[in-house]
Amino acid sequence: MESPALIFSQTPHSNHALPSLIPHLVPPPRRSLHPVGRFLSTFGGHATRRPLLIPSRVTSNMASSTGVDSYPTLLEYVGKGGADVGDDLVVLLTHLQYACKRIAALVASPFNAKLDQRHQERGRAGSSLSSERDIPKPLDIIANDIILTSLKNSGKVAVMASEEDDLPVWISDNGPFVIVVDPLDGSRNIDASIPTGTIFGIYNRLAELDHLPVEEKAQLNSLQSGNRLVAAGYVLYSSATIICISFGSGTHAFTLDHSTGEFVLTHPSIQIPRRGQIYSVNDARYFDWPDGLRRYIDVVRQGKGQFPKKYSARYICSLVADFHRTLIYGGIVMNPRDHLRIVYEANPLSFLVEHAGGRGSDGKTRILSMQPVELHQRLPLFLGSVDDMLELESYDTIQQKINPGYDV
Ligand SMILES: O=P(O)(O)OC[C@H]1O[C@](O)(COP(=O)(O)O)[C@@H](O)[C@@H]1O
Repeated sequence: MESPALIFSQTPHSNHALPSLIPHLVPPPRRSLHPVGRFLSTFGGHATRRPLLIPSRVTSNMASSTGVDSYPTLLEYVGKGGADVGDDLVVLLTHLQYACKRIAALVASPFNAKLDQRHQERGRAGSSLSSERDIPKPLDIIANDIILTSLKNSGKVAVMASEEDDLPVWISDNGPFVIVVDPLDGSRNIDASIPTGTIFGIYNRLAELDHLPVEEKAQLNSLQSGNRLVAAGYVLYSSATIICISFGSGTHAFTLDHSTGEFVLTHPSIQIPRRGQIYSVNDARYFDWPDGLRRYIDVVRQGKGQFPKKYSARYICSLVADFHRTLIYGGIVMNPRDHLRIVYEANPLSFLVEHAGGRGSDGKTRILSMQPVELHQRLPLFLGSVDDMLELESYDTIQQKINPGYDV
């Protein structure tokens, strides 16, 4: 029987019934300020504009156990004495953050080059994929396995949909959560030690679908609209390993302290500046761009936009790194062609940027209000400071329709 919580619609793109008009999550109540929160709020530099909202339970527990100058760890932050996100989610995060520590060690390993060489030779010999760019790197596959194993061990996940897999993997009938993940974004630059990242989104399992066949409920659970996210985050593997996460009330970043092996809260309540002075895009594609996008970039780099300063360009070509910098310094990170995926990349990052006071769109529509119809559906993606985003979107034609596929 159809649940009253869901209204199903058939779309021309899919044979599956899709849940739509799903109610927004109610954010958890705001917490009171604590003096340690005010102290920590200075640590995030100019990215942190708001005082930290840490419940005093967290900081008083820390004071007694680890000393007043300690920062809360991720697990202290989410646990009962802290933000109290619920036992199931704490268990899940315990496993997920462990997986990401393993991936951090993996991407920094001196033995990756050999692994990669052997894999490329095998890939070239047996692959039907059109370009070398499309061959998954061994580290993508290993990262995917690490995450899947952790999620299985957590006992808290019903289904995992990964950017690396064609279909979602059903893990357990009783798992309360659904995870969507891009295990290792940016890996194609990894031989040059460019930063990479893991992106994830967490939804509740839709109990209304429990009666459906496994493949169908796996698919539909994974196709939830971004406005139903319970939490989302990314892990940046760079000069520091940073997990940035939101549970729907602020966006917070925790940095891996290698001396203790713990992620500690370093960037509480991140607020993206309303306006930045940086745009981030692969501008070798300039001649494939539509007129509106060309004009916008031409205008802001001459300092003739709404903000009368010349903008700078920054583009690492690794989404998590480009996004993280944008969150901290402001501006826009964009990929105007249908390349990035709504489920694995656009939704989680839009959730994070919105909870940091920014905006995420496909150039026309707010990402989180969209209903994905296919797991690997791609779209143009624009994320960033509110004022920059509104100015860019006022140019109208900013989505790149010519998308020939590129070799590098
Ligand atoms: O080639 P483009 O359009 O600059 O795309 C670069 C983007 O592609 C990504 O590498 C992801 O693409 P893949 O999933 O194919 O690796 C992002 O990290 C990066 O932002």
